[in-house]
Amino acid sequence: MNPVKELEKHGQAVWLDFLARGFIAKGDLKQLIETDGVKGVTSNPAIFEKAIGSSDEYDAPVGKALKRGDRTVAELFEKLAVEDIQNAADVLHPVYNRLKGQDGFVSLEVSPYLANDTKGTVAEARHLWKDVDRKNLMIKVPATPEGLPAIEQLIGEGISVNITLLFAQQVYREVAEAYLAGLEKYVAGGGDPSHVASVASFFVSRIDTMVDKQLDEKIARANDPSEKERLAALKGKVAIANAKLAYQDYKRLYAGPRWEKLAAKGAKPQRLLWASTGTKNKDYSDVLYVEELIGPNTINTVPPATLDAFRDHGKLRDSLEENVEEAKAVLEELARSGISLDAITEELVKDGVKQFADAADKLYGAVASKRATVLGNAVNRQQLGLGDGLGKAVTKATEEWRASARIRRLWQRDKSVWTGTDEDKWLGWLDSAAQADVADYADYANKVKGQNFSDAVVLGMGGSSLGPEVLSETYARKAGFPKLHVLDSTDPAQVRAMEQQIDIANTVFIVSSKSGGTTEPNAMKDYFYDRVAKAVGPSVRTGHRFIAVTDPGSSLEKAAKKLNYARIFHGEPSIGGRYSVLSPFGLVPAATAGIDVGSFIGHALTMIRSCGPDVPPHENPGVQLGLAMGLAGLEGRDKVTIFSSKKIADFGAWAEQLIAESTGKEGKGLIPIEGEPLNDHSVYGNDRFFIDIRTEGEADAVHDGMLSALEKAGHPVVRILMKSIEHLGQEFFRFEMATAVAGAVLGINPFDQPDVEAAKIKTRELTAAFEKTGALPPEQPVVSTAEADLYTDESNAAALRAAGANGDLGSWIKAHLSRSQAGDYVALLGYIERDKATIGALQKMRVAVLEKRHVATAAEFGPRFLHSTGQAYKGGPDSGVFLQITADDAKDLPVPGQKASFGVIKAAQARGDFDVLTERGRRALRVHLKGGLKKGLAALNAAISEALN
Ligand SMILES: O=C(CO)[C@@H](O)[C@H](O)[C@H](O)[C@H](O)COP(=O)(O)O
Ligand SMILES: O=C[C@H](O)COP(=O)(O)O
Repeated sequence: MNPVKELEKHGQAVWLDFLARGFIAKGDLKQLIETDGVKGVTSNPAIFEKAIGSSDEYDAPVGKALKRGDRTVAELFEKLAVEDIQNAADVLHPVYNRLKGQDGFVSLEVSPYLANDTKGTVAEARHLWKDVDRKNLMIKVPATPEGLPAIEQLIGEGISVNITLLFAQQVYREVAEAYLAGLEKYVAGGGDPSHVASVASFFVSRIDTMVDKQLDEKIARANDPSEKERLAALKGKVAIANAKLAYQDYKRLYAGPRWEKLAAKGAKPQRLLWASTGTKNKDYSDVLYVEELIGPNTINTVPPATLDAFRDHGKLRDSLEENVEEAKAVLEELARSGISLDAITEELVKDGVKQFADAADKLYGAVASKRATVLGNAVNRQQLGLGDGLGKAVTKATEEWRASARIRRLWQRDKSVWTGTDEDKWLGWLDSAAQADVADYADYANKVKGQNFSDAVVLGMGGSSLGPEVLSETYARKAGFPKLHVLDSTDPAQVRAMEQQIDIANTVFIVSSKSGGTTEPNAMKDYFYDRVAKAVGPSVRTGHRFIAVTDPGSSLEKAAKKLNYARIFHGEPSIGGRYSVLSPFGLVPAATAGIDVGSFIGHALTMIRSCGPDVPPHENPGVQLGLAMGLAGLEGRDKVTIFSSKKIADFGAWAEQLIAESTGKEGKGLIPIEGEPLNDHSVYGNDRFFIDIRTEGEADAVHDGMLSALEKAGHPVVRILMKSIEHLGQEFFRFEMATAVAGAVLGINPFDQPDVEAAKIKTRELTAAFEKTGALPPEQPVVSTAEADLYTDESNAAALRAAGANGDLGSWIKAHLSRSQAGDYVALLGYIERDKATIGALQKMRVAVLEKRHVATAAEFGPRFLHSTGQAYKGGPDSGVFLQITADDAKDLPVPGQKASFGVIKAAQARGDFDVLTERGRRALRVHLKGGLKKGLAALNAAISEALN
């Protein structure tokens, strides 16, 4: 006699609380059906976690699924789960048939992340029901307050439901009510209820575990031996008593006129299913929760070990209806002892949801890691060398992020991930790539190709220009498409240089401005419109060489319409400029240059999936990088130093604006250091966090040796290896996610830029004054030398004089540079033409400062940095020592339709910027070079060298 099989004689069905791919494939389930009379299977996130997470039997199926195209971790898991559930359902199908649909079911649970989301639960249940597509399926829904309405809704749609995480008798009555009401709706809508099945999974052993713990505490505290005995007698009794009383409710609920009406139509009662029936307390019988709960029309779903134990030594009797009065007494006694079963069951539901969510985190982590293994280098690799201290901090934060579901909340646009201000309104970048209209870009690109343009010039600033700049500098020119250029300057020489580089009559201009109101793109657009009109004639033809990328309703859109621009692409208002590269602000220039947007986006999506809401923080590359950057910043390693390899040399300029503008505010933040050549480890202070990014095949032994030396010296080093430049989009997203995460760690809003606005306002005031008076307000140098006029405010001047600044340039530079201390950075801010020679000149100066003063350095060009690092310089930590460099323009350039020329605008921008820096009490000195730029820079370089020696 097999006791398991004998259970059916007592009217109880045994289901198996277990599932795994090989177990079904090898015929083990079939065997149990045959030998033990098993009549169903239940699964839950913990079961799948065990199956998938701790075996390699899912590796091949994951590989197979990904061969047909990448998918999210959630989709991948779902595919595996659906296949397993279908296989189990098919093995159970003969049972289902033989018992005429009365049994033979397999259960699949909705995501535990949806336990408090009615709508989400209903949607997922419908979709799983459809995907599994088996009559003998039940969808598991938890008996949470939000789960209950979902149950009624689903039953009302004819979907069979297994209600899980059910602990309390009262909730059981509500579950039954939901079932009855759902059935009534279904019948009223013409449905045949005989196809609908449901079970109420009443959890057992967990109740004893929690009650016993409280009893033990009371026993330990009790003085009276008889009291101790009374309490001890309750141990291991409460769960069974609770279940027995629920069964009495079951009998009552499925009798009487309301039920009879449904039964007459073919409805089946919702059976009670005993779940959590593996014994947890070793002092109790290992078949306790089977032997004591045997009764008709019930199910016991048991884990394999309990099944084996019962088969071996289970004893059968109709126990469920024995001693019902005694069961009541047990619960009364418990209440008298001051232990609230209601409180315990309420706690158990919450705890159950958490346990399943924890299991799902592990499960998704395991699937994410299998996906990453299969994808290999299709996802750019990232290696974090963080050292002990930072490494531990990141591990701790990773767990905190997991436990508080932060990555899911981030994707759900929950502003409480940050400061709770308005961050939820700025998260459009999360799905801008997925929403890109690839076909439209392809069509547009074809049209561009058809026009045989020689050049394409993006006119924009910061977020609207730096992404396109990376594209233009990374990708070789595509055959048949124009060469892509970017202009982001008001420097007259630079504007002129761009004009000279292109064939003006054969160029398409992309005017890019999210707001439409930014000074620089407006001046540039007016200038080039005028130049094109002069070159090609009538205005309609002129307009046709212009394209606008701007947010809907902006002033740029209006102007573009008026001037018959060839096309207006709308930006998405919920994406800030610096997060906009995977939206039209990056994709329109990409398509114009003949970059295959479909493939570019395709690669990016792989990283986006890797950083998805379903990828727990530990496996999530964007979260890992962000936690490391943010926590390093909190430890004082706030100089995020980026080394970009030759092939992707410009990437750092984009990352710099993203990190600086997002995090540098309220006196906090990260200061990106970009373009500073890798040096000997001895020149770096302990304020650094290094990121090295390169493509495969760019190995450089010397560089690697120096990086390893940095790591050995205790600096955190992150290494990112891109498969090829085609995978650039992945880095755009990784860094966006990392920056958003770092912002959360730093406790700031990473989506505003209050201090950029401050400089813009100052500049506007100055240009308005110019428009009125024809001159910028006069200013007085603090000293005038043969090489330069020096400007600063009183307090900086006093400090510099006290540090030895006198009548010559060298003394001022020396005094100024000597203000930089460990943890500071020196930023050279040149409002001069940006070209190879000037970049080289500033680089030389910064390297000298780095090597002599061992502080981080930046070499920036105005006005472009105003839309980038300018935010952090003014709003971030007060650790900057700023040397602004200006010079007279050899030749100015008028802006059509306004008094202020490019030279005047640039001068106003430099002054506006400087004023805000000094107003904020920053250490700043402005050097206005004399005698031509080349000579002036040489003199400044000499002064810096002298000052440093
Ligand atoms: O809910 C059902 C069946 O409907 C079960 O799969 C249920 O989740 C399991 O029995 C329990 O999670 C197992 O709990 P436990 O033995 O870990 O306490
Ligand atoms: O980073 C953004 C720049 O400030 C430019 O803004 P915009 O796109 O509104 O012109």
